[in-house]
Amino acid sequence: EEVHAVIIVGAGMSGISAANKLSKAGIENILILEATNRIGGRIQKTNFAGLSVEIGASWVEGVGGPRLNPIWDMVNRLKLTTFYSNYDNISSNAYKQKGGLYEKSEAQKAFYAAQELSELIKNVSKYLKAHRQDDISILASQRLKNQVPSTPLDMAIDYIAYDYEFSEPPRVTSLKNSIPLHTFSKFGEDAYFVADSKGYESVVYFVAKQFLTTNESGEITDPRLLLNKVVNEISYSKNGVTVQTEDGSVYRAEYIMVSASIGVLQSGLINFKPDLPPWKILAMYQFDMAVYTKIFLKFPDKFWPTGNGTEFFFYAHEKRGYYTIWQQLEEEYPGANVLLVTVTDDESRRIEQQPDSDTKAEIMGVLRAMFGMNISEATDILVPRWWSDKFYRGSYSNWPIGVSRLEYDRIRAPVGRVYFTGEHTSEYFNGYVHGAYLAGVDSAKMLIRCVKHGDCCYSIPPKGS
Ligand SMILES: Cc1cc2nc3c(=O)[nH]c(=O)nc-3n(C[C@H](O)[C@H](O)[C@H](O)COP(=O)(O)OP(=O)(O)OC[C@H]3O[C@@H](n4cnc5c(N)ncnc54)[C@H](O)[C@@H]3O)c2cc1C
Repeated sequence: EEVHAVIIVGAGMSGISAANKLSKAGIENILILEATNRIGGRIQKTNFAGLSVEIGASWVEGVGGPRLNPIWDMVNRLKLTTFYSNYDNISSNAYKQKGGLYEKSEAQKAFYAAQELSELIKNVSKYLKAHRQDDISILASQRLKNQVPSTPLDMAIDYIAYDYEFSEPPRVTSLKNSIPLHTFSKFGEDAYFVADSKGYESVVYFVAKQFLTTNESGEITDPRLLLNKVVNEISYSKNGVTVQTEDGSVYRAEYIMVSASIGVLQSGLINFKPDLPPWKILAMYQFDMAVYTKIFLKFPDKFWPTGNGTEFFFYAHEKRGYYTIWQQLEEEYPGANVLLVTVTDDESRRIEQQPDSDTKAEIMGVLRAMFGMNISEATDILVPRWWSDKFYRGSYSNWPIGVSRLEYDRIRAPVGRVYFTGEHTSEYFNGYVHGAYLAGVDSAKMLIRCVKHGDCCYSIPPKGS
């Protein structure tokens, strides 16, 4: 019976990136087991009313800074069509709960105040780090400055600054580990929206095709990638690893690398034998899997403003995060009359549990408030359900208050022959596509050190470092 050098669980960006790195280091006897019928994981395009839209990651975030984001490099090599996301004019597009735009000066004033507050809390974060103080939440730091956003307008602006990025509210998100964000300070502040029929997932294929064989039409035919293989048990000992999949197959290997999301790890879909040690379980359960939902809508005509400076608009409701942030996709899909509205966290979970017709009715209510009673009804709606999907259980990880770097490093640390990767293990970029890619490289390096040099110790930096 074949014993593979390494089994990789999951063929998202991190699993494929790890496998590529291992192959390049000469560890080629690998086997990738992927639960779904495709590679790409949370980078996924789908057909919506005849258009190719991204239901998972859309943006290359972190562009234009001191270091080149490796994903931006791939996107450019692949010549994927991207659109610079310009939020500069968003204060002109602020809609009141009952309708009508806020006065530009009023909205601008609120944005300036929010910007000032964000600078203040950056300093709080710096101070806490410099003085090795305990972490606090973003909300606590706002309270420290006596400036908690509470009007619908201020809450909407706050939502755009934090929830729209982290998918959890400032009450939950760690200040020290999220502000400033490494993605922006290392790779740059710019973000580009991918809208290309080839799909953002092309970046995963780009990496996969560096080591997996393909046929003449470019399809991956390599027997080392098995799709529709749901891993449900991993038995490990000091001698090796045995993996069972839902269809009853059994695979053996020297080592295993698990790339399933932190949400999947928390869900118990994969049974570890013996149980993972308490330090590992605790670290895994303390981290958060956040939910971010991109709802696409198509209309028979356009009733919203288009042209320069109109791409992003927002709705300020007394209920924080109630269909707050909108994007009109006229540039991306000319003439298609498509809007994208994003919800997160509790709203995402609520919406996932109700029929799409209810969601559509709520959204039409919001649009009528913004644009009047005579607007046309949406003909199509797409509501992705990442949280309900047992292979994801959310959209990406968010660093909650109370998790130290020491505990975070434990999420990535191997347990004997079981290695871990995934965006949630990325040293500095958890939550992002580039985080998944770089985490794959880093976890593979760790395993290569062990396999090739017998250096299998993983040292966790001391507490407080
Ligand atoms: C809605 C949404 C919006 C996002 N927006 C952005 C964005 O704009 N920019 C950005 O940079 N990032 C964004 N992200 C985050 C980004 O997509 C992820 O960080 C990244 O794709 C994660 O890659 P991964 O390899 O860590 O995990 P995954 O892509 O989840 O890969 C893990 C793989 O493991 C498989 N798997 C799970 N369980 C099993 C099992 N038991 N057996 C076998 N296989 C299993 C899964 O099917 C999956 O293919 C977004 C994500 C979502 C969902």
